[in-house]
Amino acid sequence: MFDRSIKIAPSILSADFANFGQEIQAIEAQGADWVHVDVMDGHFVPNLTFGPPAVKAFRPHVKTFMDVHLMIAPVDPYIEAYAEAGADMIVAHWEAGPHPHRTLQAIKATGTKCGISLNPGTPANVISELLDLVDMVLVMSVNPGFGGQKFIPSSVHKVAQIREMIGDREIHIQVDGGVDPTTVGPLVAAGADCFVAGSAVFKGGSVDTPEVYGRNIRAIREAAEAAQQAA
Ligand SMILES: O=C(CO)[C@H](O)[C@H](O)COP(=O)(O)O
Ligand SMILES: [Fe+2]
Repeated sequence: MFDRSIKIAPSILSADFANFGQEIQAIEAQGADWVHVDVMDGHFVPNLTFGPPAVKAFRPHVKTFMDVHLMIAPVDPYIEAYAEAGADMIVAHWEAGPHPHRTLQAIKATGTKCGISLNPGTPANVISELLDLVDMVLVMSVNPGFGGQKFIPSSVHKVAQIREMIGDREIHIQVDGGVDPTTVGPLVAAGADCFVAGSAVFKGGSVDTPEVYGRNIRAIREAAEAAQQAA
């Protein structure tokens, strides 16, 4: 059955880069629903992160669900490698090339779940012809490339527009960038169900103090669930 419950997906971009295995185990033990992996190429975004071998190394530590956010262009030549590395879901950017439909078909052909992401400057309606192909729409609420940026408030309206476009299709809406207990409520009210949080989950904690991650995850979840009940 389609899971409409609130899902918190910590971004390991904010984890200790010398200790990914333990960091993943810590966030999962402390209540993370998914593990979000940010792949950056130094071209589509001004930062460089994880190639397929790194994702393959994360895989055995992830017991929940690994969503891989590809901020790379071109994206098509690398889809199979990230699927083989063990992604449960691959998300590509609409802005990554002229053929997002082909890109989504290529992701689906690997058998992984598939998502399309929109930058803050990209309007919602560009994905109207793609919705039948996706399991998730990722609304970027910061310009992609770095963790710790300030939430862009117009993302809330975009989430509402996409929820309306989705209708009764079983598609998740994920929001990524600057999500914390103060920004999550309006996003839930607008129709999002999955929340990436990097700095808001990892701040103040470490693998030696994992209870801090637990507190941070609970604070986001409680704010989200309160907004859900109020809706
Ligand atoms: O895709 C991303 C950046 O491009 C990250 O997932 C995002 O920035 C998470 O970090 P934070 O919660 O600190 O904003
Ligand atoms: Fe991300």
